[in-house]
This record gives sequence, structure tokens and C-alpha cells, in this order.
Amino acid sequence: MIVEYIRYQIPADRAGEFEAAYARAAVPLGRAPQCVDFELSRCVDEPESYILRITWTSATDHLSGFRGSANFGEFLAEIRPYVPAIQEMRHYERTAVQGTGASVPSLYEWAGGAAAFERLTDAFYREVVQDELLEPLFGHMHPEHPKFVAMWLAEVFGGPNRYTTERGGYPHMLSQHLGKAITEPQRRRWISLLADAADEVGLPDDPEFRAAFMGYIEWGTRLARANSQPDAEPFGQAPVPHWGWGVAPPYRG
Ligand code: HEM
Repeated sequence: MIVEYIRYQIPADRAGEFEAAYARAAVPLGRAPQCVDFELSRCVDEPESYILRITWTSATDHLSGFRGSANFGEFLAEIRPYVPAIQEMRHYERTAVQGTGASVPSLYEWAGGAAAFERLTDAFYREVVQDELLEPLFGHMHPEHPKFVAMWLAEVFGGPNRYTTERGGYPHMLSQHLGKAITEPQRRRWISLLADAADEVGLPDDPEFRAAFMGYIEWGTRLARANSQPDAEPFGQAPVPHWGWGVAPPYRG
């Protein structure tokens, strides 16, 4: 991906027509398969300054794909009068320096931190070892298995990276599933018992938290099942995934 910045200097008496033209130009831009997202911002301190940020799938996709397309023709027709007002139009590569602030709590914090995940996995594996479908897989599990899975979940949902630093991270988790030949009925039962345990230990039950939580569980169990098949050839190295709220951030009134 590549980010394009276009800076404009627009006299105050043309600001309204400029923004209206860009609102129309946004339609063909939004249809372009080369465009990831875009945003037009107006400077608060110098209201004549605007910056348009467009993320493209690549510079080549922008220059050879979009520029040669019908969408570009429609886009340009709307904004052509403002081309002479462009002060900068360049592509920028993202660097490794990026992150998010703390305005939205992590799923880990919302759940109640490490203690909440430990309560969850304790309750969960108490039932798992008594379940006729799952007992064959877990009957001889490591005595600290619930604690390790709690560490994994805490890390996934935005807590400390203890599973990575103390337990071998993704490669170790993967190695524990290899060859287990998990079946679909076992996967479903695993999910069902985990959802019951979440209720039992009182994990937050707001729709946003549970949707994000179960979204990860659906994803993770499908990978665990696939990676556990005898013919699986999973990637041995990958980071621990970091799961966020997705499309619905926490509702805070
Ligand atoms: C989101 C889904 C899942 C997560 C996050 C997960 C996580 C983990 C982790 C972290 C370990 C390694 C624990 C350690 O460090 O020793 C592990 C092991 C294991 N997992 Fe999963 N797992 C998932 C799904 C499943 C499913 C669906 C099954 C089977 C139905 C399963 C069966 C096992 C088994 C049998 C072990 C080895 C346990 C032992 O012998 O100690 N996992 N899992």
C-alpha cells in the first residue's frame, strides 16, 4: 500500500464549491478497485489549506490502473478546476512507526484483564475434560493448559505478550495442534462450551464485546482444525494475532 497526499490552497470564498466537487468526485474514487481509502481534511489554523489523503493498493496501481480507467475520467472531470491550486501531490511509503492511542480500551481491558481470562479457561476446561467428544483430545492435557490458553487469549486481545515471551509464542501453540485431527463436531463443541464458560464466569455480555470475542474464536478454531489435519502444511512462523473491536467499538453511552 502507498499513501498519496495532495495539498490544496483554496480561497475561502471557493471552499464550499471545492468540497461539493470533492463530494461528487468521491463517488468514482470510491468505486476504484485500486483505492483503499481516502479522506479530505481542512486546516483549522489556515482554513485555505486542504489535504487529501488517498491510500492506494500500490503506486503502480494508482498510476497505471486508476489513471487509465473510466473512474479517473469521472473523478478528474469534477476536480479539474482545482488542479492549479495543488501545492503538493506525492506518494509516501509507510514506515514501521505506527500505532493506535488509548482512546478505545482493548478487548483485554474490557474483559477484565488477565484474571478474567484465567477464570474463563478454568471453567471451560473443567467442562471440556468431562465432555464425551472432547475428552479424547484433552484427557491427558498438560495440567497448566488452562493457564497457558488464558495467556494466549490475553495476548491476542491486547494484553501483555506473556505467551510469546514465556511459552514460545505462535510456533509453540501451532505445534500443540499438529496431528490432532480435530473434527468439525469437536470444533463446534469447543466453541459451545467456551461460550457457556464466558457466561458462567461473567465475561462482559454486551453485543460488541461478544461479537469481537466470538469472531476471534470462530477464526481461531477453524485454523486449529485445519492445522491439525494429518496432511496440513501450515506456516511454522507467524506473529500472535492481535484482535480488535472490528466494525463495532464498545458502546459507552
Ligand atoms: C481459538 C481457538 C483456539 C485457541 C486460541 C487455542 C489455543 C491453544 C494453545 C495456546 C495451546 C497450547 C497451550 C500450551 O502452551 O501448552 C493449545 C493446545 C491444544 N489445543 Fe487448542 N486452541 C484453539 C482451538 C482448539 C480446538 C478447537 C481444539 C480441539 C477441539 C484444540 C485442541 C487443543 C489440544 C488438544 C491442545 C494440546 C493440549 C495439551 O495436551 O496440553 N484447540 N491450544
